[in-house]
Amino acid sequence: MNPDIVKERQNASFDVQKLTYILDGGPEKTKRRREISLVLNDPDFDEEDPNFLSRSERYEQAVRKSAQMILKLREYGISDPAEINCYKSVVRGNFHESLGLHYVMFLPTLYSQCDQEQSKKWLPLATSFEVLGTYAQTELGHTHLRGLETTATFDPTTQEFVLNSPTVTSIKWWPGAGKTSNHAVVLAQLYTRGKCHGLHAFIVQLRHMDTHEPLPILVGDIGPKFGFSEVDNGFLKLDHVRIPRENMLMKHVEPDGRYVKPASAKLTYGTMVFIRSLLVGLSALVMAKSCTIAIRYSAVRHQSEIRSEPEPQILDYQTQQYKLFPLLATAYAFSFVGQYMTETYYRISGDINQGDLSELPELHAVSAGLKAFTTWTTNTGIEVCRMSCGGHGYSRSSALPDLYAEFTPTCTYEGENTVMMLQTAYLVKSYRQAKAGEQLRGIMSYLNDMEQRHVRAHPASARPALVDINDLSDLVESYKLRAALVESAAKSIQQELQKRRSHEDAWNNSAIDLVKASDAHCHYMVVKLFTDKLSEIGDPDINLVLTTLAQLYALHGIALNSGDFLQAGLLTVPQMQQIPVRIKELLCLIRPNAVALVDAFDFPDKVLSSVLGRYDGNVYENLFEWARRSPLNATEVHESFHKYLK
Ligand SMILES: CCCCCCCCCCCCCCCCCCCCC/C=C/C(=O)SCCNC(=O)CCNC(=O)[C@H](O)C(C)(C)COP(=O)(O)OP(=O)(O)OC[C@H]1O[C@@H](n2cnc3c(N)ncnc32)[C@H](O)[C@@H]1OP(=O)(O)O
Ligand SMILES: Cc1cc2nc3c(=O)[nH]c(=O)nc-3n(C[C@H](O)[C@H](O)[C@H](O)COP(=O)(O)OP(=O)(O)OC[C@H]3O[C@@H](n4cnc5c(N)ncnc54)[C@H](O)[C@@H]3O)c2cc1C
Repeated sequence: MNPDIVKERQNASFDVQKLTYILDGGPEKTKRRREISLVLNDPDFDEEDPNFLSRSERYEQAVRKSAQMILKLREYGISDPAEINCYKSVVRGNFHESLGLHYVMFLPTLYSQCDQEQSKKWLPLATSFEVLGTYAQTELGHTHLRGLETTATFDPTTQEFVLNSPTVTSIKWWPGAGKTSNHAVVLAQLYTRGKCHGLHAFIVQLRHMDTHEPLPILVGDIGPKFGFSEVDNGFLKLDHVRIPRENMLMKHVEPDGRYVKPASAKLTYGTMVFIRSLLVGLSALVMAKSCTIAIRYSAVRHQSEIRSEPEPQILDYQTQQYKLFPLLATAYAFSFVGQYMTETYYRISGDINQGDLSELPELHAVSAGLKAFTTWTTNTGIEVCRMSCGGHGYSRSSALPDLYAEFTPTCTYEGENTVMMLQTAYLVKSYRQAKAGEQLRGIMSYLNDMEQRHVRAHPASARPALVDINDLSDLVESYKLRAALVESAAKSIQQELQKRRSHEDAWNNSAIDLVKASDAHCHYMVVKLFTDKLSEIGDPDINLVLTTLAQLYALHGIALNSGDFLQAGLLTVPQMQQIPVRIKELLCLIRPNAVALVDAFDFPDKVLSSVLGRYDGNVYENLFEWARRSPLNATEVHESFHKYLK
């Protein structure tokens, strides 16, 4: 064990194990997660570091691993979805799996959109993996749902739908598992009796069940990408492909071609809402991994000098702490927000299943906004962590390049982040409702008293100082008032309308304000949820260290967005000047606990797959060991010497 890291652990002021229990949701859950993690010792999962493999080899290794996972899950009798998720995230490490889409999109779509008869037919096939599925929605030319071109036209004479991609732009593009899957949920515009009824989901067989040869359908892999090398993101061109009427999910078309309207057309989009909700937790996980790597490495890396003494640990540099500790605070904040998002998703989708759709718009708005907010922050955060590790962060051995490459598309998939932030229509609507005197419920209820507060652009000097920067509840309040930026967005729309612009143009001309408002709303939610969580934590040592992190998270956010807080008159200039001073104090308070705080995330070394983030801190000897395994070192003299240099 590296002596620096041993010392760090001795300095901790709290019980690491107890904090792990809080993150997991209780000691029993930690125990079970650790039991499941023992799968890492299974030799059947021994594999080559994907960084040393070609794309095709990586895909093959991933398919083998996916198949192994299925067999092992059966062998160990793991069937609870949360446990399956835990098991898979351990085995996957920092990479995706080739059957990922089957689990996260195909199966959930079947579960939520099959009627009884369809469930009877498709669920046994899909859960036994005879049917391997993908989710084919995006097209080469469009992602916007109303713009999708693939059609499904009902033919009452044969009781079939005819699926067609009439143009190049309508070719389905991106769905994972282009080579792996034999079925797809295809999203297409439904036509019956000559009328378009919008987007609906259809089950389409793509490949022969025994030979895996494509049916008369053009299907394949779209080629190498920035990351996602384990995943065969695919293309799919359908040329008048016929499927039985029964393959339409939720069966909206009667045998005579009559269309039966669903309770809400938006139920078809449910799988996206599900994944967006999950991505909030994934952001927490990846932020936590990145911080673990960068902070452990910073504790063992010595460089340069502060005084004329032996080189200090780089974690002692104030600038290093300023890079990493706000991200550590973010990892904790997002962990609690992830828990909230999961609970909210299951609560509201439970109501939806019972026929109560009243909270569907809120679920959509919250999951879209938090997905965008947390993935954007994490995406930037991973890169800060990588840079904070200097040159060694650039090596794939650090895992940080892989974490970035695998995570960054979360900002794009399941709804591009700007587009998701623009789903703030809901916020503006809520604001208008509140202004009209309606009492809002839930997370939007803070808009109820906006009108009384009159939070607008005021000269700071004209307003009383509302905020004690050392008081978390005051900080939450100020974030809440800043979220009144939605008022500026609503006003901008109003002004545009007064210029006789159409509603659509008014909306587009106010889009920057809308995205800002959405960002402010999400930021408020995160600060509030983090602070709320503290009241549940009884252990005084843990409460203290998490309160310090929550204060840092809140103050750092204010420092980054000082213009908003000053403009709204929520803080005065002298208070603003106090914030960097307080942030520096908080960095000093967090410093002795930094390693313990990342230890509490409890990532096994094999899951982190990072030489820099090793628990034992023995970085240098293992960097050397890793480099020696590089395929270029397989021979002492590379064949290129003989071919070209000699
Ligand atoms: C230490 C920490 C521990 C933490 C542990 C936690 C661990 C958790 C780990 C979990 C791991 C899970 C891993 C998951 C990741 C796996 C990898 C996944 C692989 C990638 C797969 C990617 C798939 C895809 O990308 S599929 C394609 C996705 N496509 C999109 O998202 C398209 C985006 N566009 C849209 O959604 C729409 O076009 C939209 C919303 C922009 C516009 O909708 P519209 O209907 O076309 O038009 P509009 O008129 O604007 O809207 C009408 C109306 O409807 C409302 N609306 C829209 N959508 C919805 C909805 N979904 N639900 C409800 N309502 C909706 C909209 O607001 C409008 O409302 P009104 O204004 O009131 O009319
Ligand atoms: C790794 C990966 C895996 C994927 N897996 C799947 C899958 O399994 N199944 C599937 O169906 N799809 C999948 N996708 C596709 C993904 O869902 C889309 O890429 C995503 O929805 C974004 O759409 P787009 O690529 O068309 O971007 P575009 O929408 O073209 O975005 C380009 C730019 O235009 C801007 N823009 C677009 N519309 C607006 C607007 N209304 N207002 C303001 N700005 C706008 C965006 O902000 C962005 O800056 C995957 C994508 C990736 C990268």
